[in-house]
Amino acid sequence: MKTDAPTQMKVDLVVIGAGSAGLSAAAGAAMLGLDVVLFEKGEMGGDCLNSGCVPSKALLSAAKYAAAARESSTYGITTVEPVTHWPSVQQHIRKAIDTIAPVDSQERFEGLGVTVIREHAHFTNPNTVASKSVVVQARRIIIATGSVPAIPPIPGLDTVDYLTNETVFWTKSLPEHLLILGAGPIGMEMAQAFARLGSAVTVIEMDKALARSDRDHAEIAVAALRKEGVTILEKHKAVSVSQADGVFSLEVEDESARKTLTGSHLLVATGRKPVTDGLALQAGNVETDRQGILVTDKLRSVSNKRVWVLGDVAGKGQFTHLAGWHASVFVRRALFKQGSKSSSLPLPAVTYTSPEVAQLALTEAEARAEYGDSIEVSRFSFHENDRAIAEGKTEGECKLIIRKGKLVGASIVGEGAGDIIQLVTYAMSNGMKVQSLTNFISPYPTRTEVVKRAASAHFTDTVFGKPARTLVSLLQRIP
Ligand SMILES: Cc1cc2nc3c(=O)[nH]c(=O)nc-3n(C[C@H](O)[C@H](O)[C@H](O)COP(=O)(O)OP(=O)(O)OC[C@H]3O[C@@H](n4cnc5c(N)ncnc54)[C@H](O)[C@@H]3O)c2cc1C
Ligand SMILES: NC(=O)c1ccc[n+]([C@@H]2O[C@H](COP(=O)([O-])OP(=O)(O)OC[C@H]3O[C@@H](n4cnc5c(N)ncnc54)[C@H](O)[C@@H]3O)[C@@H](O)[C@H]2O)c1
Repeated sequence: MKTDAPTQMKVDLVVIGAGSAGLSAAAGAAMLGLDVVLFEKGEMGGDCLNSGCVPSKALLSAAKYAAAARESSTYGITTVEPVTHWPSVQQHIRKAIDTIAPVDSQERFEGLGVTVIREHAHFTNPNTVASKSVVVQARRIIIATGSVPAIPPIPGLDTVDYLTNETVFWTKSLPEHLLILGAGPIGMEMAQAFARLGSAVTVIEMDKALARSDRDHAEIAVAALRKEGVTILEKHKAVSVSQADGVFSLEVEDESARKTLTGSHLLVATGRKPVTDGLALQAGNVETDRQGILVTDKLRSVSNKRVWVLGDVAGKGQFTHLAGWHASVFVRRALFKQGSKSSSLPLPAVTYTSPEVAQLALTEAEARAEYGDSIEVSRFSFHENDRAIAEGKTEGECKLIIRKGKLVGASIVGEGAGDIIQLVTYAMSNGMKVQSLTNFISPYPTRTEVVKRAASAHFTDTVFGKPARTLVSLLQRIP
């Protein structure tokens, strides 16, 4: 049988992967007039749209309504216990994905002038990438292949039908009892969402929950989830798993004992690993180590300068906003010859539980480890924020980590923390001093006022101390 020979092409840029990083880079390059070929082996939009941020935030929003119904008697509104209609919740998730999908679609990118090839791509030599139907030689090549769930080597796990972020949103029925391995952002967001919707939820974490967040703030979120009925077992190790008659049995141990937990579903949320399989990186002269591709802070392969590595696969953090920033670094460096790097801007990270846990750059502990006693911490609690009091949601605080008048990090836990931290992110990204966070009129009553109050608290002694009082009394002599 005769097969067609692959089409040969020569272009400015090849992008492998149409997720957050690849799409942003391809769009930027095409809009600046470059010839771009984009390969995608699965769904356009990648993880964030199809099995990550979007479905998880849609699920959390449905769960928020269930929680609001339960809490409403606090506000004088009596409701009955909410009933979850799982297929309708799934419809809400599907609608959110479908509404955003056109922005990431093949049609939109073709409209921008990008050639989109819906096939698996791999290197054939350092400047050429091929798929089933095309062979493309390019001046620059972007690897933006993302990450997939890292599955731990727990005996029995490979024999059971566990869920991951790719399947958890689409179960036939609402899990009766969801066991979750891992209390990172995925584990904690899913734990609260399913618990609020009516599942029993047990989270098994071998270390501490939300270990990358400020410790005090992670504890506040953990306590809030426990109060809502989620069982969180920290410092527990999963020893073995089995499944019989639709029931999962998970043997776990901590320092003192071993026990067996049972559940109707098991979600594995134990971290993610970069996707490099099947790329034939050796043929592309792209060096790797055990962690993945060796990438500089400028997001280039250490061994092949024409190769750029963006998004989750770069191993510098796994966030859509970081993937977007990586695409900006590529456009700035490669196309405008400007000097951006992956680490040029401080990175925010938000876990969208209620309360939200938002982190910017260094935590207090990380800052102390790096700078010792030269840091100062300024806080303001939502217990003293009038809007939080009016809304009956006073859990949480804002912490600014300051060194020589400049921000080195911030942590906020509380309702809306992810939005509130934008203000601090803007100030820190633009090298502003902490004082700048005191020098604006913050609308009252808003939760964001906590930022100004935490910044102002840093100057209390200076503004109201003895020298200031002496100065004011002298100035009063001026008529
Ligand atoms: C449950 C969950 C919730 C999340 N929530 C948030 C959140 O709220 N906020 C946030 O900032 N981040 C969140 N994230 C992280 C976010 O989804 C990722 O950081 C982001 O999607 C990474 O984008 P990317 O472009 O690097 O990779 P991806 O989106 O994974 O895209 C990579 C693409 O490459 C394709 N591909 C791979 N290999 C090949 C090949 N050889 N040939 C062709 N195509 C290939 C894949 O099919 C995929 O479409 C969440 C993740 C999960 C799992
Ligand atoms: N809101 C957000 O921005 C958001 C939401 C979800 C995911 N994400 C991104 O996706 C990434 C992956 O999320 P994740 O939660 O899977 O990973 P993670 O690495 O953040 O957390 C995984 C957790 O699993 C634990 N763990 C690992 N092996 C275990 C085992 N055998 N038994 C018990 N616990 C075990 C780890 O100690 C860790 O606490 C995140 O780091 C984040 O960058 C972001």
